[in-house]
Amino acid sequence: MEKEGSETRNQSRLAILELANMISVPMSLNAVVRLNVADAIWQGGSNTPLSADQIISRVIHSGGDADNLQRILRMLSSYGVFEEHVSEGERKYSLTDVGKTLVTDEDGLSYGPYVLQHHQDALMRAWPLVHEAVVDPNKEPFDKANGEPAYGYYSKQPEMNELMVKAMSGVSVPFMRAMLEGYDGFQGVERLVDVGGSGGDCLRMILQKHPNVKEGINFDLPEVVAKAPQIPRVTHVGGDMFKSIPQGDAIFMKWVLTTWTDEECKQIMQNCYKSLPEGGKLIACEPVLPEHSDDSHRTRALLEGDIFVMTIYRAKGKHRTEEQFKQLAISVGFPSFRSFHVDHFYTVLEFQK
Ligand SMILES: C[S@@+](CC[C@H](N)C(=O)[O-])C[C@H]1O[C@@H](n2cnc3c(N)ncnc32)[C@H](O)[C@@H]1O
Repeated sequence: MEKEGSETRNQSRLAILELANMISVPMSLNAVVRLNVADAIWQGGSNTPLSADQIISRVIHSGGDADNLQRILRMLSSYGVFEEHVSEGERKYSLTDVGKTLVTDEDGLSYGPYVLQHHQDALMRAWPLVHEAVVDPNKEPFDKANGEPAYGYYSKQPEMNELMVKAMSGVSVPFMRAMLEGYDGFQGVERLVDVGGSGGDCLRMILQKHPNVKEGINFDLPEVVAKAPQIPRVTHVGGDMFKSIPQGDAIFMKWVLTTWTDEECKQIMQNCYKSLPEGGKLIACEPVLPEHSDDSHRTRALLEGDIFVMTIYRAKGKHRTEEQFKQLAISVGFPSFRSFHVDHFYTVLEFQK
């Protein structure tokens, strides 16, 4: 042990206090999303630094505690969400590039719903039970806390399903823009199935960019596709990917395999294999873990997401390395595998039959 009072000992104690108090960060982020602070500051692109008082007058129309809002903004500034401008004793806040991800764009999308989706009451009830995933991995903390697995629970709560679809759109649309710039695997595809396609945003964007794709099938749970909007050339099909998957020349899947165990992934991939013709492709976009751990934003976002999956979806669902995905694909019969790194969070994994 380092000597009492030494710099190392002091820094270590600060580090553990920071970690122990860290719940303040996502919960304050949740608060600024609920209060719509990012849109209030952005105001069509002006991003003029505003005091907490000025922000309050734009987001709460009767009263509100500016001092408490300032405490939240100040703390989030230290995490790079806002920039703090101090002049003559007054603190004002503008959005950093990180903060700008919370601004609602012209399509009504932002990363805000993703923040809210992660902090709904049912999910929050699961978090104190993370250790239970170690003690007994047969049932995930979400199930222990709420009495049933996440997707079954969402299906009975229309507002949770709606928020899930909005959260997915907010994150998926920017990724899809990057993917469609850097990946050309949709050439020659005429009928494309999106498994777990949620509201159909990914298909809409693929079809807009690739007119050769004549028909898109957006396949998701019946209660999810029931609410999906009409999209030209897209048919919404409700079903269960564990039973069967509609046929297509290629199957697209984004952020689906991650939430399931190895055995469940094999079942989904086997059903994809059966629905593809010889030479057909399964194109899966998933968060892919690096082999080595480090403290970069990328590695942390991926490792934190891994614990989220363990807590909410499946105690043995997980973020995987490229090699683990490759082994799963080989085990169900896909002979060929390629990966494309077009985004920092998702990797495009292409398995050809
Ligand atoms: C993490 S979301 C990803 C949504 C979308 N692909 C995206 O990235 O924006 C996973 C999706 O899988 C769907 N899903 C879950 N279980 C399913 C099942 N058994 N059959 C079909 N879809 C399912 C969910 O409803 C949800 O839309």
